[in-house]
Amino acid sequence: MVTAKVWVLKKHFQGFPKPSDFDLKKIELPSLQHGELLLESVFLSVDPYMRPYSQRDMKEGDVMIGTQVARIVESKNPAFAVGAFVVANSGWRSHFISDGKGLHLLPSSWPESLPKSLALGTVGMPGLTAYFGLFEVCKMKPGETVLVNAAAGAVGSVVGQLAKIGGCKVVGCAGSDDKVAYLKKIGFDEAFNYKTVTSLDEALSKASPDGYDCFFDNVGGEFSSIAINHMKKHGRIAVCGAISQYNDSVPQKGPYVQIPMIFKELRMEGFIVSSWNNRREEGQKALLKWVLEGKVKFHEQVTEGFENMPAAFIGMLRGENLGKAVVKV
Ligand SMILES: NC(=O)C1=CN([C@@H]2O[C@H](COP(=O)(O)OP(=O)(O)OC[C@H]3O[C@@H](n4cnc5c(N)ncnc54)[C@H](OP(=O)(O)O)[C@@H]3O)[C@@H](O)[C@H]2O)C=CC1
Ligand SMILES: O=C(O)CCC[C@H](O)\C=C/C=C/C=C/C(=O)C/C=C\CCCCCO
Repeated sequence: MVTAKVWVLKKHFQGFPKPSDFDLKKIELPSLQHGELLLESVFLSVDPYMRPYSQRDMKEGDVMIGTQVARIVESKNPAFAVGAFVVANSGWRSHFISDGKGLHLLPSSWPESLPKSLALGTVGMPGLTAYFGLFEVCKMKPGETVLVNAAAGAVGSVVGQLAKIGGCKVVGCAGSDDKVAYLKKIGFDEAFNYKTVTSLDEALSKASPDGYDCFFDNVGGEFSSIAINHMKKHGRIAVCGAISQYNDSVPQKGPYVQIPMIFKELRMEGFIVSSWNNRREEGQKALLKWVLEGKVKFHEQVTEGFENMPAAFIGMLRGENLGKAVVKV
């Protein structure tokens, strides 16, 4: 019998999640039935969506939602061999049983030299978010100017690099000087610390006096209300996320965006990466190629130990991560 450790949501979050909102439990896993496989999590992802989705999809006592890279330990399913690695969507669990549905084997071309945790970040859901958000929602064109916030994060850092590959000028903002330095290191044309600039308006004008063709919005809130006024005519806004709002007990009331939307005939389109699940392999293949060619750099914020999942999750929400936040079991 295998004893799995799981993190459950003890209490729904009020404002920022607290360690006391989580509970670590042990579950005895049964023996495998025909067609089942036993997996052990090797890397687990902590992502911003978990904060709003927990409110929408979970009840207290549920195992925290989330994805992981897991190794197959035992298999009674001929489609999955022991020792293979998959991406699963099985929540914050150290070990779990699956019938094989919803498991994505890591591409056979995955080189040993590349951390498998990238399947949760640059070559996984966040990277695919950047890929499809840029190519299918922003529809960026060479020579255009792209703005991205939370730019040093899992999604934002890929957005900026893909926009450079796409022949665009790229402006990014992040919440620390170290992150700004990282943005410049990976090729952003302009980058600023939104927490320390005296005026967001001035920073956006200085970074691109002619304005922006594409705005890849990860943050929402006040930043977006200001950035929209810096859009060029017929600009496109990909509403990817609103992390500035996730931890608010009371939603912020920002200035309205409708007037510049109409006046500049902007297109603002929200999207969820799962809409392109049928093109996952196309995206992963392209991202893996760019990573191996060194055209897309990556940085991971690795927290050691399954017991530190809540701390890693809270730290990411507080901006303590540079690049994709993952937990190494
Ligand atoms: N639509 C979709 O399908 C998807 C949407 N998303 C969204 O993309 C965004 C980025 O996700 P991801 O790359 O995984 O996360 P990150 O790796 O970027 O980590 C979150 C970052 O958000 C920034 N942040 C946190 N709070 C605030 C705030 N109040 N104001 C401004 N910035 C803040 C912090 O960076 P900083 O130092 O810059 O403050 C923090 O590091 C999120 O909004 C997420 O919900 C992600 C995946 C899929
Ligand atoms: O089980 C699930 O659906 C979660 C699967 C996550 C997965 O890896 C794929 C998609 C992730 C999407 C992330 C979206 C965002 O981060 C946007 C977050 C919030 C937008 C507002 C949500 C409001 C809910 O009430």
